[in-house]
Amino acid sequence: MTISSIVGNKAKKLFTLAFIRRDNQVLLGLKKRGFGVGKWNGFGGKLNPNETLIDAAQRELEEECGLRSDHLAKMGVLYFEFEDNPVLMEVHVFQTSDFTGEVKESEEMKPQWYDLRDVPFSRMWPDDVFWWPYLLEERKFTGYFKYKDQETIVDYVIEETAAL
Ligand SMILES: Nc1nc2c([nH]c(=O)n2[C@H]2C[C@H](O)[C@@H](COP(=O)(O)OP(=O)(O)OP(=O)(O)O)O2)c(=O)[nH]1
Repeated sequence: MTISSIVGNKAKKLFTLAFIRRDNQVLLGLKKRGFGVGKWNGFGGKLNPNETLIDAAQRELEEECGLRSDHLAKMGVLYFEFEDNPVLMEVHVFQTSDFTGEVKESEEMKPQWYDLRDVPFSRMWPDDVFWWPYLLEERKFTGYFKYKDQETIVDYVIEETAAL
């Protein structure tokens, strides 16, 4: 099954997710509240009304870790389906090493630089280990993950994508 045939006609809600790279490191944030609390992740969230994806990605990045970037590159799209929710999450993943500002802890996230060899997958969403290799190699990807609960993936598909 292709991802577009799985997700095509289902209702979706948009989210952003941005990763900041520096040399052989990535900036992750420990989520301090809400959905995904206690997990390390990139920075992002829901779109505000009338906001574009890129505007939301920039705003959430600055709100959550204090950094700004006009150079977020779209790397992937992830679809998450939870068994008890008819609305899929559609998460647009961005990455850059071109940023300004100082890293700052926020109410939502505690940021920390990680060496790329020490990315803490056991304390991240369980799907991340499947698509991080694409992100690291700068290969664009689309992913679909069906979750039974927040720790259990029951089905998934990943496709390398030429254009997003
Ligand atoms: N790496 C990864 N990120 C995920 C997964 N699922 C998921 O929602 N995310 C990301 C997408 C968003 O960046 C973030 C969820 O958004 P959020 O609930 O924090 O949104 P928000 O900042 O607008 O929240 P709030 O202010 O209303 O509390 O988590 C996943 O499985 N893996």
